[in-house]
Amino acid sequence: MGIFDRIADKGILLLGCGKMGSAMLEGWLSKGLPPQAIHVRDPNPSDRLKALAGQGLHLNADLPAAPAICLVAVKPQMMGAALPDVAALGGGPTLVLSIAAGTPIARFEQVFGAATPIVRAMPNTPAAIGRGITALIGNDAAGPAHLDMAEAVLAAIGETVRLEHEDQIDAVTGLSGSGPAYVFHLIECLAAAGEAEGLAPALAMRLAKATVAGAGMLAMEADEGPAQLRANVTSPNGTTQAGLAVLMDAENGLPPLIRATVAAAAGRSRELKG
Ligand SMILES: NC(=O)C1=CN([C@@H]2O[C@H](COP(=O)(O)OP(=O)(O)OC[C@H]3O[C@@H](n4cnc5c(N)ncnc54)[C@H](O)[C@@H]3O)[C@@H](O)[C@H]2O)C=CC1
Ligand SMILES: O=C(O)[C@@H]1CCC=N1
Repeated sequence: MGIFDRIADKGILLLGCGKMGSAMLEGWLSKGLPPQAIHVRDPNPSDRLKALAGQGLHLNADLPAAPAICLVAVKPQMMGAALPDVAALGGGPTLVLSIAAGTPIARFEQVFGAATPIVRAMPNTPAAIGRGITALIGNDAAGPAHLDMAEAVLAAIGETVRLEHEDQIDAVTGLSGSGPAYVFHLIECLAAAGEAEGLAPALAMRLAKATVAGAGMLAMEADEGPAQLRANVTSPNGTTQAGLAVLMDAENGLPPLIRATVAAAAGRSRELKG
């Protein structure tokens, strides 16, 4: 029996179905998981969730006895209110899988017990189009089969990567968890700069989006690394060289700015541990 068949058989409980929860839910449905196997708890269900409830999804219903997975996708600040509702799943076969920023495995062990298999993961919002990347790490009770199961449900929204230490997840959060926001801001900045150089807003935005998307796809697909791809754009004494002299300035350019950006986000992830 495949992992998704087992999940279909035992069911999966999604605690919190906002931006990330709904991206995962759509990923599972597209992989063929039937709505009947999915239990969702969320005090503010979307119209889409209500429609799925009409097709058999269990919405704010009784706690399933022993689902294969309880996926925690509420905000870290909501954990205290949300976890008591599902604490009864601890100590059984259910794998607790959290995508919450900052909230450590130890917090879940307090609620569910240290014998409960727990996996902590950090996805990102390109999950909404199946192009996310999620890093994951398990507790001592999470064996290879639990990690495989966590990876299978997370693979429905993109790539997965396993970590060796839980501490790494703060850096992951600062880089890829929050990273899409940095790239979206880069698009905004490029478009604004194009406007400042005289382009109409719609044209500047179209050029900025296509440039970031195209460069991202090229970086993923090319055999050459980003440094060589950058060199390929840069003609000696040409336009790119003039631009990069500003962008790559060691004191005032992008390197120290990105370093400080990722450090601030990773630092906030460490703070959220409380
Ligand atoms: N948005 C992002 O880029 C990423 C978010 N995360 C993490 O994912 C988690 C969810 O984030 P988002 O989806 O962005 O937040 P969101 O605010 O879109 O969704 C949270 C959902 O939880 C529901 N909720 C509130 N109290 C609840 C309760 N007691 N029981 C059940 N559901 C409850 C809300 O109604 C809402 O639908 C957070 O812990 C966040 O740290 C992780 C990676 C990326
Ligand atoms: O901003 C946050 O706290 C969440 C975690 C990573 C992305 N969004």
